[in-house]
Amino acid sequence: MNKPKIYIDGQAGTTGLQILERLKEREDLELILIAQADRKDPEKRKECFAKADLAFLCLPDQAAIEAVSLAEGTSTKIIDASTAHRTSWVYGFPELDPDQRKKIKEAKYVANPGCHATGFISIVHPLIQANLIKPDISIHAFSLTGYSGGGKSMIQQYEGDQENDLLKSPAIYGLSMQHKHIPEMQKISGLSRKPLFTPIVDDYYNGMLVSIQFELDARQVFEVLNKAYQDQPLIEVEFGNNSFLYANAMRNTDHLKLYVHGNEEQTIVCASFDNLGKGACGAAIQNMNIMLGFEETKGLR
Ligand SMILES: NC(=O)C1=CN([C@@H]2O[C@H](COP(=O)(O)OP(=O)(O)OC[C@H]3O[C@@H](n4cnc5c(N)ncnc54)[C@H](OP(=O)(O)O)[C@@H]3O)[C@@H](O)[C@H]2O)C=CC1
Ligand SMILES: CC(=O)N[C@@H](CCC(=O)OP(=O)(O)O)C(=O)O
Repeated sequence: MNKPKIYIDGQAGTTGLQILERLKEREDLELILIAQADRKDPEKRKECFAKADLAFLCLPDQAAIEAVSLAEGTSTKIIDASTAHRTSWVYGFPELDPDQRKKIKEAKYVANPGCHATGFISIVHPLIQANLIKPDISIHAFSLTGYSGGGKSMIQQYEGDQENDLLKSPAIYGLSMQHKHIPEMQKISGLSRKPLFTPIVDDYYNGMLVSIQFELDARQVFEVLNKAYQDQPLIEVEFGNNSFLYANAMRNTDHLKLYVHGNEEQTIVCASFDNLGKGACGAAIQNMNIMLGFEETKGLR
């Protein structure tokens, strides 16, 4: 049987490089490599797209939109890691609904979820589906992330400027209240109201913790989430009694762990995972496996 041919547009970037390194270990795929000097040459990239059965876009939003036009007229399937198509293409979160895997399998175009959005949706969507919260609820989420979430430029900033004490403390951003993940958080979760969202970046490489508080019975929240994910190989739910949750606890894995803490009146739910794992590369490989008919968790860790 011919091995599926895979092209990664943006293979020198943070997300693209990690997908490339991980797929190099797979003997059931053939990788299409592009010379470093040609990586922004539209003609060379077009040739790569034409040869590929499936391509990953690991590019800034505008470049991802342009890349789709380079692949036009081909039968190449595309997984876009950028924000550009997340509210228009099939959403690449297989655990979302019972029919989401089928949608991903049959799609030509799949949008890989945003990292913060992955944690947010994994908590809010099942609670709305179970009618535990209403779609018009006002939700405030905050999310801690490592600096690799900001790609090459942020990595350079944190690793290049060791003298800057400000970078050694957590920083709130998204202060315009228009973080780029808010539209997908709202649409995919099924909220009629825009959520409030506070992202926080800190001085560590990878790992994240998305947290949301509710005035609900913690046991009831746990039961709903546990039921929603009981058959999902990459998502676990725990009723916790931890004193601390560390934002990099799930680094270098492709799993997502939901912790429910609280009492009869108040609940905090935290989604712990790797921004580059289930938040990006791991999810992208999971989607690729589904789209190409491989075992879903092949090559995941
Ligand atoms: N980092 C993360 O945790 C996550 C990132 N994402 C998304 O994945 C995408 C890639 O992010 P990330 O890997 O972090 O970003 P990086 O900045 O690390 O990498 C982007 C890559 O795209 C290349 N590039 C930029 N413009 C073009 C162009 N016009 N044509 C071809 N190549 C181009 C860059 O080239 P050059 O080498 O010259 O800089 C770079 O290699 C983004 O949309 C990001 O939002 C999604 C989830 C998580
Ligand atoms: C630290 C940092 O800047 N993180 C990025 C998110 C990275 C990511 O997942 O965003 P996309 O998938 O949408 O590209 C941010 O908050 O904008």
